[in-house]
Amino acid sequence: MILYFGSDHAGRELKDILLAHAKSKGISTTDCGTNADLSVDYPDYARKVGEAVMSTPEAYGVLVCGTGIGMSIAANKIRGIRAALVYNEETARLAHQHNNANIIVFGGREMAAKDASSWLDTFLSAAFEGGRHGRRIEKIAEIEQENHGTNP
Ligand SMILES: O=C(CO)[C@H](O)[C@H](O)[C@H](O)COP(=O)(O)O
Repeated sequence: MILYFGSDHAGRELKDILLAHAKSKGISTTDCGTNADLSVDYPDYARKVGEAVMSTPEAYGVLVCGTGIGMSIAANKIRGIRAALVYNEETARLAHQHNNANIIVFGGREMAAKDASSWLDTFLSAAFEGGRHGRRIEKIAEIEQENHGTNP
């Protein structure tokens, strides 16, 4: 397993803490940035991590922005990405067990690093349950393939 990490400026501190936490557990990691104090745009990092996850076997992504919302919206535009913003132990576990999320998202301005580190562990140690959840994932993939027009 490899974990790709990305954040904007608002998520950088938590991203770096989670990255160090994963490394301390012996997990292979790649830091896709940001690594400067400058204000940056979260879709650039959602794209980097999302594309890396989609092109690497057994890869997961970890994305952090201020709330986690922008990163979730952006990453979920990439076909095949299921990015889940989590906010407690149960959502972290179910994101994997039920949604087969391949990116876990955190809000750097909204949650404590100690909690987020524990939620990352919970997410990684859970397994997709398949069954009825597999059917629902397939329906999500069908939605991705359709043309839904515009919102005038
Ligand atoms: O997109 C977001 C909100 O959903 C992220 O939280 C961003 O990190 C945030 O908008 C950045 O805000 P800033 O005022 O540019 O620091």
